[in-house]
Order: sequence, then structure tokens, then C-alpha cells
Amino acid sequence: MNTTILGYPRIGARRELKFATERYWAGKIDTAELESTAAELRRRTWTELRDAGLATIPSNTFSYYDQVLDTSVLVDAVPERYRPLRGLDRYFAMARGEQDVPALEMTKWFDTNYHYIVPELGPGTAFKLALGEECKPLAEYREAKALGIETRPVLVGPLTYLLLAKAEPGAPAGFHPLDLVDGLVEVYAELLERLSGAGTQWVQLDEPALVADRTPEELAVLARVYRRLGELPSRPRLLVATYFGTVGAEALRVLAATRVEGVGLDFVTAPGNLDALASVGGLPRRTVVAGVVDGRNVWRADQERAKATCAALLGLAGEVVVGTSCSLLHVPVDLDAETALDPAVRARLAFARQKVAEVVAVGRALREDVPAAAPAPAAAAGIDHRVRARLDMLGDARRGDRAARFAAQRAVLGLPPLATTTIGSFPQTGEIRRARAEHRAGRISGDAYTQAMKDEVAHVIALQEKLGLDVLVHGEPERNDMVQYFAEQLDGYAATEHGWVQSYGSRCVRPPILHSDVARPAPMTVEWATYAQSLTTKPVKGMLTGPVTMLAWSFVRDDQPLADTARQVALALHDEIHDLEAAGICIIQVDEPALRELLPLRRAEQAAYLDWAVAAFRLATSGVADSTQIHTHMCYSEFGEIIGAIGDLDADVTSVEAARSHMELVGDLRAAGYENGIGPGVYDIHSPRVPSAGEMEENLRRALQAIEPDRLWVNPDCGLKTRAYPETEAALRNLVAAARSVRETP
Ligand SMILES: Nc1nc2c(c(=O)[nH]1)N[C@@H](CNc1ccc(C(=O)N[C@@H](CCC(=O)N[C@@H](CCC(=O)N[C@@H](CCC(=O)O)C(=O)O)C(=O)O)C(=O)O)cc1)CN2
Ligand code: MET
Ligand SMILES: [Zn+2]
Repeated sequence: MNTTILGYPRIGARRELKFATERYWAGKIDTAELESTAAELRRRTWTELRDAGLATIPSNTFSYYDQVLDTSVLVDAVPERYRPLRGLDRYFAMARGEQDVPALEMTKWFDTNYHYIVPELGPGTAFKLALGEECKPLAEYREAKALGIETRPVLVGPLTYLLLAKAEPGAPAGFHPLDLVDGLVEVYAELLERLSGAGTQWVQLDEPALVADRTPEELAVLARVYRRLGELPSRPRLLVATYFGTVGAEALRVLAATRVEGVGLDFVTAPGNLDALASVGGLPRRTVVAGVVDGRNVWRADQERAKATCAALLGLAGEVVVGTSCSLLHVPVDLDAETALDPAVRARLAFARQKVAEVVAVGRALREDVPAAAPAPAAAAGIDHRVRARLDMLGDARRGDRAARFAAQRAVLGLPPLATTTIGSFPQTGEIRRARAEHRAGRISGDAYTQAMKDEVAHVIALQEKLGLDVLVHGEPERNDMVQYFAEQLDGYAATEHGWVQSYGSRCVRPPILHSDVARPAPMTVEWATYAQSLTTKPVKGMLTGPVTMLAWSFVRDDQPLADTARQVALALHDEIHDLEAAGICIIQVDEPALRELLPLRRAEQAAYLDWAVAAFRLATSGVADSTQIHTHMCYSEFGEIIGAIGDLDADVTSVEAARSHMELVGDLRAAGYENGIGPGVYDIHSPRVPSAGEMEENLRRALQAIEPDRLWVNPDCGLKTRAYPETEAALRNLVAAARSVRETP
């Protein structure tokens, strides 16, 4: 039985790529050194996969920043403003921006916490294949081959690429990136011919866009793309990989009518793929890569079940290949690196390396027709009867009337129109992280660590007063991450030491593992908030992470509905909010940046999700005084489908990422009936670039066309933790100046 995986983490078991890239950006190493680190990581991955006994090994799963950006560079979809730059400098400028060239947009990759760089296309985009060393899939294929390893290059499929792209600013109204399909397909055709010339046997074209609802026009494009590629006289065999959901029968029928040799289907998220396959009469002469090992969650596979799924497929496909449900990019590298996990939890886990072994084991069990070696993973989980009883008793979660709240808050807070604030975090400096690492390693005491963080809070408060911000934050220095920090204090969650997963570019997260019932043994943030508030007469916002985001950015138990788990987290937050309120904190922000992320890809499933997601937020924020102002924050999103839900959260103020999408959102929110405060991010914090006061002022004036000044808040588009102090201070100074200037001359 053939075995494969759809992709592998590229950041390195010890985040080697992250550190090398950041050193390159800081000018501490040169291109050659960065490239040699990258080559070493690729070599290790390929040899490890080969040595694990995997039959077919993917390549071109490496990236310096993002695979969609790689594709843009590969097909020369490089907007004019980056053209004066070359090579890696151009590549990183597209990803991160430079002082006078803003970055491309970045957004969520489907329903994951991975972010891709959005291609910007226009009628004038002329696709052209990058050649030589710049032709990355070919270069990587040859590099692996030189190591004696035959690989299957992985490409973003043309349809998915175009569907993820956006029209460049100023493109004619009727233009859609899909209009460019013919030109793009010719570039893929040329690439396939070149790969074939180099000896490539199989190419994987990732088309996860096929698991969302697609129009007949889009399906027609799908047909056009794969008919053309299928007809090429000399080409590798084509595996069209889908993942994250159920492929529609229509899309499968389209693929079946082309010469595509293989299709990848996700049987973990979407057992319905079995029916979809059956409904088109199977794919009798094709290869089906059966995604039976979960590429997105960390639970050990039930190998007997995986084997049974593959066995059920045998009658529906010409060949069945045991595989992962998606790329392993979304899970940590190696469970063996974890030494401190509770053994009972650990026994239930598998990370990327272990998942490769699971794929190989299922393949062997099928081939040799023996039972799969490992027993089914032990069932969950600690039950907390008290939490369950409280949740059973809770009634309707609601707050007072909007107008009454607005008046009560105005009386208590007395804020100016266009109130200025930030999203919560201030720069996480090397010193802060070092202090935390020292504390973790036992080299400094808990008291010394706490003191160092308090000093940082005092510094952040003083800085905000100096800058003249209206609503202050404590800066979150004590938090390693906005989810992990809370997870470490809640029962039912476990944290990893090395379980890093790429979130975007060089940025990684260690998603905690939610394995049992969640409960809050003690207040989590009250001391930090009250300490910060004691240093200033201006209001300090308390800062919490909302229930949906606490799930979206964790690995969550799959033995009960997410909605039930969300209510447990919401109850813990509810208690925290009441403790903050009792301690005199008048403004509390409950971040839900991942509200959009968990939205099901299929429209039919979205309403049910939004119901429980909104209910969890409302449960968390229910019962506070009218005069307590609840904020929420969202970022990285196409907000279209959730715009109604944002209103239903009924936060008093919502700050949203809008800088890279030019304030359109304020009007959209109002049009959807949202009446509370809005803080559209007036500048993009993901880039070190410092926007001028004039630029931010322009954004504010645009926003004022859709909202009254006393409902408009002025803030960056996300937290400042990834920035350094010099640019942060400069940008915030400009932000305050912009707000003042608009207040003075409306
Ligand atoms: N979970 C999550 N998902 C999210 C976001 C988020 O904030 N959290 N934001 C959005 C964007 N994604 C982001 C993801 C990561 C980071 C980020 O800054 N990550 C940091 C790591 C953050 C962290 O956990 N830091 C820890 C551990 C730091 C660390 O590695 N320390 C070193 C030592 C460092 C030293 O000695 O200087 C070590 O232990 O080896 C801490 O502060 O304690 C990074 O990659 O650099 C930012 C945004 C969407 N998804
Ligand atoms: C990814 S949303 C970040 C919100 C958080 N309060 C911060 O400022 O970092
Ligand atoms: Zn944010």
C-alpha cells in the first residue's frame, strides 16, 4: 500500500528557519547563510520522511514565508511597486513592506490559523514562469533528486490561487482575478513540462477551494484548467489535493471528466467525502489519496478506523494511497521533544513525526492485511461536575439596553470624540522574552520575574500618558501568547514546550491542548490590570481572550461538540470579567480575532456556528453593569459573512483590522445595522513601516463618512507585540496627532 503526506512543517524542529530569517532581516546574516540553513532544513525533512518509510515524499513544501507568495513570485504576479527590488529583498518586501512600499495583504488560509499573502492581480497582470533557480518547484525537485530522493512537487492549484487573489486597487469594477485563468494555466503548463523534463513523476496541485461552495462559473474554470493541463503531451501525473472539508459531487464529476490521475480527499474533517465519491460512481481508474490521519489536530489516529476507511475506498478507486487529511504544516513537529506533558495526555497525542509513522503503519496494516498495531487512543477526559452543573443552570445571557449603556458609559468615562487607544499588547522586547525564558529555566525567581514585568507595565503606562492616548492598556508583557497565557492558568488545558506551529512568516505559536473540562481555579488577570490602573487616572482596559479564539488557536478535544467546550471557556471568562469589574476596571476587552476563522467553509453550516459562537461571547460578557464598557477586537478577516454576527456580539466597541483594506468596513458594519462604537485600524502593525499622521488622518476622514465622531475610535489594527519600540512610538505619536487634527477641524 502506497503512503504519503500532503506537506510537512518547514520552520524546523527548533524553529531554525524563524531564527535565520529574522537574523537575515536584521542584517546579521547574508543571503548565502540564510539559503544554507534553508537547504539543510529541506534535506533533513526529505531524509527523515524517507527513513520513516513513507513511499512518496512531497517537495516544494518549504517556503521562506508563504506558499501563496511563492506562487505569486513563481508566476511573476509581482505588483509594479516591488519591481525595482530583486530576489529575496523583493520577496520579503511583498510579504512585509518597506518604509515606502506597503506590504501585500495577509489573510487566513481557509479556516486555519495560518496566514497567506494575498496575490494582487489586475487586467495588466501578465503571468510568466520564473526560470532558473527562481523556478522554485523545479529547483527543489532537483535538490531532492541530487540527494537520491524522488519527490512530488506541491503547487498551489491555479483555481485556488485565483480564488484567493484580489483585484488590485484601481482595477476596473468588472474585473475578477478568475478572468486571468487562461494566462495562468499556460504558465502552469510550461512548469509541468519542465518538471516532466527533469524526471518528475507526480505533481500535487492543492485545490482546497473545492471544499467551499462553488458557482457553476467557477466549476467551469475548474474544468478548463484541468482539461488543458491534462491534455499536455509531456507532463507528470497530476494529483489534485483537496482538504479541510467535503468536495462537492459536482466538482468531483468535473475532475473525473479530465485526465487528472489522482485526487486527494480529507476523510477526517469530512467523512462525507465517501458519499461524494460514491455518488459519482467512484474513480475507478484513478488514485485516491485518502486523508485518514488528521493533519490539523494532535490526537493519535484510530488506526483501525483509518484502515477501515481505506478498505472501504478500495472498491471506489483504482488505487488507494494512505495519507494525511491535509499538510502537516498545522501541527507541531515532534512529540518526543515534549518531556513535561502529563503522561495520560501525552498518550493521546501525535505530532507531525508521529503522524508520518501512523500513515506508514496504516499502509503496512492494509498491505499485509494485519490489524493496525496501535490500539485506539484512550478516550477523554477529566469531567468537572461543578462546571457542568453551573452551565446547566445558566439562563439567557444578556446585557442592558444599548442607549442606556451608551449614556452610562459616557458619564463614567468622559471620553472625547475619536477616542484613541491600542489593541492591548506593546512590543514584546528581547528583554521581556529573555526574562520569561530565564524564569522558565529557574534562573530567576517568580518575584524577580513579576517585578520585571511590573516595571514594563509602568513603562508602558508612562509612555501612553506621554503620547496622550485616551484609553490605556497594560501592554501584556506577562503573556507569552494571548491564548497560551490563559490556557496555562485554566484547568483542562496542557501547554507544550516545543510545539511550535507557523502562523505567518517567521511568527509561530504553541497552540495549547484542550483535553478535558475547562475551569478557572483562580483569577488570571486581575492583579495586572489593577496594578496598571493604580498608575494612572486614565481608564485602563482589562484584556481577555474570547471563547471562540481560545478554541480556534488551541488543539481541542474532539469527543464533544465545540459549542459545549466553548461554553465552558465562556464561563471561566465570565467569572474573570466579574472579578475585573469588582476590582474597579471600567473597560474590558474580550478579543475574538478568530471569530471568522472557525466559520464553516460551507454556507449551509455557517448559521449554526455563528449561533453558538455569539452565544459563547454573550455568556462571557453577560451580567456586567451598563457603565462597564465591553470592547472586542477582530483581525485578519474577510468580515463579509460575519458582519451580522459582529453586531450580535453586542460589544460596546469593536476594533477591526481595516488598514490594509482601506476603511471599507466601517460603512459595511453600519449598513448591516451595527450601532455601537467602531475602531477601524488606522494603520497596519504587521509592517515595520511608520505611517504618517496625514495618512491616518485620511483614513479617519474616510471612516467619518460612515460613522459619528463619538462612535469612532482611533487605534492600530492589531496588538503591537511584534513591533519594536522606536517604530511603535513614532506611529502612535502620529496616530494621536491624526485624531487631534480631525477633532479640531472636522
Ligand atoms: N495563538 C495566536 N495566534 C494568532 C495570533 C496570536 O497572537 N496568537 N495572532 C495572529 C497572528 N499570529 C501571530 C502569531 C505569533 C506571533 C508571535 O509573536 N509569536 C512569537 C512567539 C510568541 C511566544 O509564544 N513567545 C514566548 C516564547 C518566546 C521564545 O521563544 N523564547 C525563546 C527564548 C527567547 C530569548 O531568549 O530571547 C525560547 O524559549 O527558546 C514567550 O514570550 O515567552 C514568535 O514567533 O516569535 C504573533 C502573531 C493570528 N493568530
Ligand atoms: C491577534 S489579536 C491581538 C489582540 C491582543 N490583545 C494584542 O493586542 O496583542
Ligand atoms: Zn488582532
